[in-house]
Amino acid sequence: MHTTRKVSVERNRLRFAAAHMATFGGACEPLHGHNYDVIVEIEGPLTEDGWVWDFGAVKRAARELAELLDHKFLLQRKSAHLDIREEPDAWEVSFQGKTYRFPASDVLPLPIPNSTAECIAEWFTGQLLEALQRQGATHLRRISVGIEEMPGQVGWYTLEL
Ligand SMILES: Nc1nc2c(c(=O)[nH]1)N=C([C@H](O)[C@H](O)COP(=O)(O)OP(=O)(O)OP(=O)(O)O)CN2
Repeated sequence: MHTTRKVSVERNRLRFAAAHMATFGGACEPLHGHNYDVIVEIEGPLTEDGWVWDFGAVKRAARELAELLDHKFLLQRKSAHLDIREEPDAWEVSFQGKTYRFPASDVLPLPIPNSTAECIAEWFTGQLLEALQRQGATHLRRISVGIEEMPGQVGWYTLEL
């Protein structure tokens, strides 16, 4: 018989407000923002303490990541569609003749191809897993992160470990 143990933490203070413009089907959205909520699920066997991992520890790690994203323009650094120029104190982002110039301090460049909820979730999952493993949670079997752009609209990423 196979059993699964899972804990999840979500929303409440696991949120961030950020701006982005995703590209879809040869077009680029206008610059806009969301109040994103974060949902984390982790699975694995119970530790000697009888938990998959401490809710508080998971929340702290996720909150630290959310704070990195908070009040930033999320730039899809690996975009195949945006023309992105990094300058010493600014990022210049162009798409079909329209150019935005952002102060570097307002930008979080992410190594993702598009700033969709799914791609942000993938980046978040990798960072969160590293943080949990640094805490000693090396027994996890599965980690999923959902990035909710607006209520009921979530992009997920899952890593089977
Ligand atoms: N699978 C995904 N689809 C879409 C994403 C995404 O990240 N993953 N993102 C967007 C846009 O960024 C957008 O901001 C949200 O789009 P949408 O829901 O279409 O926004 P509206 O305000 O127009 O929604 P209404 O409910 O129709 O008012 C798009 N898709």
